[in-house]
Amino acid sequence: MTQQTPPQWYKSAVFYELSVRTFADGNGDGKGDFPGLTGKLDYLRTLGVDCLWLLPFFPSPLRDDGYDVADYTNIHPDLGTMEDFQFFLNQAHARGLRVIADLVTNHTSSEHPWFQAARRGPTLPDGSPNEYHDYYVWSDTGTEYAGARIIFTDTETSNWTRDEACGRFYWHRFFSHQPDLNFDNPKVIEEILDAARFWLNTGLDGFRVDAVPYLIEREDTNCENLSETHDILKKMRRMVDEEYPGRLLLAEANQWPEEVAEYFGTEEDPEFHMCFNFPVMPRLYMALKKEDTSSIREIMDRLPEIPSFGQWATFLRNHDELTLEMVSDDERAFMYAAYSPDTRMRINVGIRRRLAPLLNNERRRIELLNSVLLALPGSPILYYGDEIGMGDDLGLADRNGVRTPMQWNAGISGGFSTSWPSDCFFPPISDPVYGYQRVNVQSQERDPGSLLQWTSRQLEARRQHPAFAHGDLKFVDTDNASILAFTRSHDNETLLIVCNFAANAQAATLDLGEHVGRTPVTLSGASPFPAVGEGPYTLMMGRHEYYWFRLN
Ligand SMILES: OC[C@H]1O[C@H](O[C@H]2O[C@H](CO)[C@@H](O)[C@H](O)[C@H]2O)[C@H](O)[C@@H](O)[C@@H]1O
Ligand SMILES: [Ca+2]
Repeated sequence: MTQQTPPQWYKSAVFYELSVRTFADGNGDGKGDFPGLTGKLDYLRTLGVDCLWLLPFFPSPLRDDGYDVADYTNIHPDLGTMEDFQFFLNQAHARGLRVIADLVTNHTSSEHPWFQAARRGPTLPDGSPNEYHDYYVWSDTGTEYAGARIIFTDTETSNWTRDEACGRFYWHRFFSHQPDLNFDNPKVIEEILDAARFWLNTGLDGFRVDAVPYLIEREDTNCENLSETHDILKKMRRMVDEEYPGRLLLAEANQWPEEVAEYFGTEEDPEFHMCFNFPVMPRLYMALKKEDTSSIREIMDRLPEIPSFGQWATFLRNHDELTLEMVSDDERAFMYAAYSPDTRMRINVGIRRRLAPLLNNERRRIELLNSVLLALPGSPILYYGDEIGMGDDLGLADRNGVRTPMQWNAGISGGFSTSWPSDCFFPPISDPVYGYQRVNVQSQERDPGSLLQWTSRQLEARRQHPAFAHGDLKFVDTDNASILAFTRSHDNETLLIVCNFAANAQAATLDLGEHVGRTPVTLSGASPFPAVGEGPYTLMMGRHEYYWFRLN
């Protein structure tokens, strides 16, 4: 498939993030698997997404939902075999769907054979050097790199843990069972590049590369975004461009605009094709609660120019908490108060809830944020289940409450598995509001007014208008901070997007001086609005209403 593929396919793609383990169970053991996922490819095609992002599916003790990798070049036995994976990938490609996977570069599981070998110390009993010891970052005192923050603040008190077998401390930016790899060791870089090659050889379309800012540590720094880290990532990009042209690298760098933009590299020395736009995400929610969109505009204006091959990845929710790392202390306090009334909803530096519950299960709010997500510059990434308005389970530990089984129908275990709910990997949600009996794919497929069908129609509208994927962004001045208005222009087309973030009807005047004489026509229904004249353009908008116009 990648042979005939336009090299920048990712710029017009809509992505869909899912966990094989909780999407569909093909053999009835209560755990999702590749055969189950293969059976759902037609659903995904009909929904209208273009590329699947699979959460880690490798052998793992699953103490961090698979981000603790114990073998980079195999499939977790619960999820199927390599043959199942290859069949799935071929079937996805046959339907025009691309597939990317997580590449967890920064660390391994402590159960990885490399770490088990490393624990034997720098020297083996026969006096020879233990090459695996140097695969990880060690210290005799555990006092180095004191400038590095702790990321999993709820569970970890230090980035160093003493290994009793070895008698030395090892470095970890995440859980203590996730020792950081030593990227100052060229062998480690080669191991990770070889793991990437292994999957790219299957025809995989690329990677979402996990936790990229933390590869290298240096004294007297915060050990994030170091130039040596960028050098390694550029090497990865060169390997991909030379050996697998057309495949994608997407960076997970949860950083401020100036730092995250560095992960694109330059035209001459490229790094990632795509980077998540972490800074804009919490501001979409904040704008909704404050009924003030100025922070969205400010942060978008703060994004540096990116190279011509680059594309942002936008998202509302993912498998982690709604991270509040990229906001000020005051904004974080506001977000916690606004969106996590129950302290069980808080974890680390964020909020562990799904999209629908965050938005009070209000359809107009859900549509509004999705309409902004699909219209802002970047390729949108939908999180599985959000297209039907799934809820979360606060009773599950860590971030697992937002990782419950996909709800396919009202049958046993929501159609996820033929197993009894209590035998499923996580129990399917069954409460009266968000339970599978009420919220499921099958019923929404039969309901033309459902969120599922609305989402599918929006994706189709987006596909029909390349300005969404490729257009320049220009904010339109308004006299009402609740109204976010912007244009996206590409070739001969200009789209005008207007969104009311207030919970009441609003009037706004827009400065459309650049477009005098043109007529806004709605994309859905093709209704013409009054032509733009010389003076301000007045619009009345219902609560949480949005318009997608084409300026004719
Ligand atoms: O592999 C460790 C973790 O890596 C990713 O973490 C990211 O999520 C954190 C919040 O859960 C975030 O604060 C951090 O900046 C990110 O790197 C991955 O998405 C996690 O699931 C994983 O635990
Ligand atoms: Ca199974």
